[in-house]
Amino acid sequence: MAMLTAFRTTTLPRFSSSIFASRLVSTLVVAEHEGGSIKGSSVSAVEAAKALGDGNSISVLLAGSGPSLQEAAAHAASCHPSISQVLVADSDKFTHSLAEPWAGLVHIVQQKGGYSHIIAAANSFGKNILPRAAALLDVSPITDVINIFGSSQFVRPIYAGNALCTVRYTGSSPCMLTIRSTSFPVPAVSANSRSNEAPISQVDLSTFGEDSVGKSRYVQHTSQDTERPDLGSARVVVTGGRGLKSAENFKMMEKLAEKLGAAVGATRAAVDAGFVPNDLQVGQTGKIVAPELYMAFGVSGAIQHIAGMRDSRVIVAVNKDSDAPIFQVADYGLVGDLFEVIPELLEKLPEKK
Ligand SMILES: Cc1cc2nc3c(=O)[nH]c(=O)nc-3n(C[C@H](O)[C@H](O)[C@H](O)COP(=O)(O)OP(=O)(O)OC[C@H]3O[C@@H](n4cnc5c(N)ncnc54)[C@H](O)[C@@H]3O)c2cc1C
Repeated sequence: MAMLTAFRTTTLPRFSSSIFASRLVSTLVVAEHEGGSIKGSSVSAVEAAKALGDGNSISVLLAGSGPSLQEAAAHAASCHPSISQVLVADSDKFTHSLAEPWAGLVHIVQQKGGYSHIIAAANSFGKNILPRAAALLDVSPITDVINIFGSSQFVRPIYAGNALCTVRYTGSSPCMLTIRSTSFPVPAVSANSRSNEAPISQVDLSTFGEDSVGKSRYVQHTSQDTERPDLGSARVVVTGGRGLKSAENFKMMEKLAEKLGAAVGATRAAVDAGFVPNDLQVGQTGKIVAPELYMAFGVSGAIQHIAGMRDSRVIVAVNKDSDAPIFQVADYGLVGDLFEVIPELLEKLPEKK
C-alpha cells in the first residue's frame, strides 16, 4: 500500500526541486469536458502537472461519446502548450461521469501508459473518480493539493484551511493527486497559445472490463443557468446566507449577480434550508472559490464557509451583526440590513451591458 508522510505543517517550505529532478515524470490528466470544450478546471490540472518537473510528458484523457467528445479532444489538443498528447475513450459507457466505469478506464490507461502521476481537479468530477481509480491501482491519493514542489512534495490545507500540511509521497507509482484549480490559474499567455496541436489517439478499450458497468445508474443532471459564469471560476461571486430567510428572497441575489456579471454562491445553511440547490454551496464541503470580488450577504462567516472563499482577492460582507466573524476576513464590511442594502444596490448599479 502506498505511504504518505506528513512532515510539516504551517507555512510553505523552500525545498529544492532538484531532489527529485532526476526522476522521469509523465502525467495523465483526467479531464472533464462540456459543450465541446475541456473545462477550465482541467486546464488548471495541466498547469499543476507542469510543476511536477521539467520534461514532464503530459497526456490528457477525455472520455464520452458523440461529436462533442471529438470537439473537446480538438480543443484539448490546442488549449495548453504543455500537453504532449490527447487520449480519447469513445464509448457510451463514459457519457456520464459515473465513477465505476471511469475508474476502470483510468486503470487500463495507467496499465498501458505507466504514468508516474495522475491528476484531476478537486471538483465533483475528480473527487468522484480518482479515489476509486486509486483503489484499483492500490495507491493512496493526495487530495486538494494547492502547491507542488517537484514530483513528490505537495502542500494541502488541513483543519478547514487553518494549517498547511506538506506531504512527501513515498508510495509506488502512480502518485495520484487532486488539485484545487484556484491555486493553479492558467496564465493568459498559456491558454490557447500553442502553435501546433498535440496528437490525438484513441484508447484501446478491448481490455475494458464490463464488470464496472451498471453498478450505479445515471438519473439526471441539473445545472445552473449557463448564461451565468461558472461558480468555480467566476471573477465575481455574490453569496447569500441564512440571513436571506427564504428561497423567494434569494432571487435578489440572482438579480444582483445579473447586474454584476457574477456567479451566485450560498452557505450550507442556505442550501440546507432549501433556498438554493447544493451545487451553489461554497465552503469546506462545497466549492472552493477565489474570485477577484466576493460579496457575502447575511453570512455569519463560519470556519467551514471561510475555508471555501478565504483566497478571494477582495471580500465584502454585509451583516446586521457587527460581531459576525465574516468581518474578520472582510476587506470591506457594512453593518446593515441586507433587505435595505441589496435593493439600494440594485437600484444604483447600472444594467449590465
Ligand atoms: C463538517 C461541516 C462542514 C460544513 N461545510 C460547510 C460549507 O461547505 N459551507 C458553509 O457555508 N457551511 C458549512 N458548514 C456549516 C457552517 O458551520 C455554518 O453553519 C454555515 O456556514 C452558516 O451559514 P450562514 O452564515 O448562512 O448562517 P448563520 O450562521 O445562521 O448566519 C446568518 C447570518 O445572517 C445575518 N443576518 C440575519 N438577518 C440579516 C439581515 N436582515 N441583514 C444582514 N444580515 C443578516 C446574521 O447576523 C448571521 O450572521 C459546515 C459545517 C460542518 C459541521
